[in-house]
Amino acid sequence: MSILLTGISELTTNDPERTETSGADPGDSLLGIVRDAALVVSGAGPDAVVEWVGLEADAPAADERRDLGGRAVIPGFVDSHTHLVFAGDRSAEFAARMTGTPYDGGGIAVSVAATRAASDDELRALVAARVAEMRAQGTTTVEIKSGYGLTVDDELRSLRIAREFTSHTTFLGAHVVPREHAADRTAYLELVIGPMLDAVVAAGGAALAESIDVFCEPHSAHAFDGDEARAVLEAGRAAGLALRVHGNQLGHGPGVQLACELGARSVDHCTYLSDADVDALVAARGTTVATLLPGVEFSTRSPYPDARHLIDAGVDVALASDCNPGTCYSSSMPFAIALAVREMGMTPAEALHAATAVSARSLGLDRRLAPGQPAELAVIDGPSHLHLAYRAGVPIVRALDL
Ligand SMILES: N=CN[C@@H](CCC(=O)O)C(=O)O
Ligand SMILES: [Zn+2]
Repeated sequence: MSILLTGISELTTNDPERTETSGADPGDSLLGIVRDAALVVSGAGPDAVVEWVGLEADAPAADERRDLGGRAVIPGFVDSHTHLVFAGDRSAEFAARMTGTPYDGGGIAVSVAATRAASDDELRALVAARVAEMRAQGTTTVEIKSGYGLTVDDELRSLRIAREFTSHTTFLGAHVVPREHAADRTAYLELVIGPMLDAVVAAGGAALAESIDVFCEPHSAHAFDGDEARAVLEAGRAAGLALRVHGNQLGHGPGVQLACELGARSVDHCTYLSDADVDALVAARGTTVATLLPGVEFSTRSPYPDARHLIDAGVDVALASDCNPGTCYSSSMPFAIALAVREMGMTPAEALHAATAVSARSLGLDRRLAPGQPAELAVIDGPSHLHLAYRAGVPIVRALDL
């Protein structure tokens, strides 16, 4: 069964080979834009595959034809940094921040208590609702971290539930030191890199996590310093997991350079960067992506990272939502794109590329729309990708059901 999608005013392929109708906009070549395009897909649901891409005038026949009425089509967003497995409510903490209380990671304990107290079915329903909310806003691929369990059983449970929704799961036992271990953080670290990690990679004969992550933040008493983060990452790497790092969120620190040194797939936040951090990211180009999470700066009233400087220096920059109950309870990639354009100096094309092609790369994925690739598509109620930031806050983009 094949479907011919027509009436596409602008198709973003993320394929630099696609230059059929590229015009004066420098974003055209970055995004591999084809105007007046068509697409043939075969299969259905998550198994749908792109068969053909090109100008509508050249389109082959297919079993079915669907006219998109002059809308723009983009690759589905890849949200490469989320914490969707949590229960409880921290809206009061957000309200306090809006009147000046700084974020320090202490509120994570509130989510840990609520998550531990929730049943499997409650957690599953919460994650399902959040994933559906994302899909309704154009996200077709999501990474999900654990990190609100912080016992062997609770971390395994979070990862098992996350695995029901995505293969891109990340073990974040090293999110913070839980309250019951506050007097002996070394014992907790040993638990994370010993029995907890062993259980994650051995569970059911197949690892429950694709990656390991650590909140490396010397400015938070709850998170981990550079030596502790190195121990977590080296243990994860030895266990066969890819590496991800929460780094340089609350102040300058060792996270970014550590991630680059160890070949992490991504270092996320990157809010406070020294020249040496930027140099390390430039040198790590092609291996380590800097994932910016502007919803966090919005929701914590913090300064935004300088994306313009990073891109001009040659750093691979991705965008993600960081949907979590503390620093950003927004699941919206269009919101992240609008903030990136308005507040961080990214062009609309750079922001879309960062939210699809580059975030995909940080998960080891290729998010080009080309023959043989998964047909993970989103459609915009507007003629071009410019509308994503131009119409900020308006629900104009959604995943395309095939
Ligand atoms: N900074 C660490 N972890 C999350 C926040 C978690 C929370 O506050 O619940 C983040 O990515 O910002
Ligand atoms: Zn995070």
